[in-house]
Amino acid sequence: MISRHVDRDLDVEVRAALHIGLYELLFSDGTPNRAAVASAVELAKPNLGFKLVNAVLRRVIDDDGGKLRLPADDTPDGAAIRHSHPLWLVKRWWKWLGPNPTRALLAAGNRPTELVLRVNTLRTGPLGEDGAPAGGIVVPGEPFDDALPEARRVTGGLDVLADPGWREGHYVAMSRGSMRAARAVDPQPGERVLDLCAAPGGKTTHMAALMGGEGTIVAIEKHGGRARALRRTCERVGAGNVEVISGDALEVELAAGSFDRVLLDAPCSGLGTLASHPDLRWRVQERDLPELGRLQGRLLEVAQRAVKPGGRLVYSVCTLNPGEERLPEGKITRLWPHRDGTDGFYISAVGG
Ligand SMILES: C[S@@+](CC[C@H](N)C(=O)[O-])C[C@H]1O[C@@H](n2cnc3c(N)ncnc32)[C@H](O)[C@@H]1O
Repeated sequence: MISRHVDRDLDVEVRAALHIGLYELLFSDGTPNRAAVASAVELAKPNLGFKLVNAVLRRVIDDDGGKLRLPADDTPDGAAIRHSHPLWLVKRWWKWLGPNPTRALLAAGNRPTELVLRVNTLRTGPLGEDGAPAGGIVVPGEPFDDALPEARRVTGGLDVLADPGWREGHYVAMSRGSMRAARAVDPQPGERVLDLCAAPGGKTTHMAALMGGEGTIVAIEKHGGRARALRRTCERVGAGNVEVISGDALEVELAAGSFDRVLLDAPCSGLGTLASHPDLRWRVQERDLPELGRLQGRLLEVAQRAVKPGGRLVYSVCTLNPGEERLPEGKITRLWPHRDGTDGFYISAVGG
């Protein structure tokens, strides 16, 4: 809409003020048009571009009645604008999935995601027959997914960090897709498990809980700050059987065939998580995808060497991009935001 009225480059603060003004005009029913224009003009000041902000917003009101005119989503170009996703991504999904699933996926990317907690049985003790922790500890939310008895859906929001239950490690906030990946590993008490790309540790700590804290999880994380945060998370949730290694999984020495189970939750483009990371769609660059694919391939070789013969190997990515899918011979689980209401995931499990 801006480019219909302006044909020159705008200072960033002028463009930002226009974005906010347009948002208020077009989407925010409660704001009178005059107030939307006045506040956007104030935002742009002292940049002299405030005059242009005033002019453009008034033109939008005069020409379009302050109403949004969006193209139909019957072509990738129209859908990209209508659903506010980058065109390269819409084209890829369109080709891969077809028009209807793509439109549904794009719409899901603009809806708030569900807030889901995982009951941390390492702190709460086991779940009773009614699904609640048998020891009487109360965790916010309701059980809602038969495949994941530990999952709780919270409606109406929750200030997790201000909640003593969070500090005491009674639960971990993580998506159901992540829980499905940890469960696909199916780690057993007493086993030796490798988690190659571990931070922030939702899946590491979930696996620790599934193992009842018995056995060992070697959790590797390349980024020092994230590895330190992972250690703190493990302490908070009582995952005493996790050994965090701060290092590059491509370089850490791992004895071949020394793990019963290996999880490679690989760094990925994250295109399954666009609803929970609204800025991500504009940060992922199509040109970065091949390099990411190569890294995933190299990490998978490390994972394949580390798992013992007949052991289980799980490859997971929270993206929706065939170029990042690996281990096609495994048992494959796919989660779709528009179908399953959780982050999009590809999970493949072999062996075990
Ligand atoms: C998808 S995230 C993992 C999420 C994690 N498994 C969880 O459930 O919370 C990928 C992680 O891999 C880390 N990473 C990227 N390259 C790595 C490498 N070569 N070795 C180890 N970790 C790496 C990133 O820093 C990031 O924390």
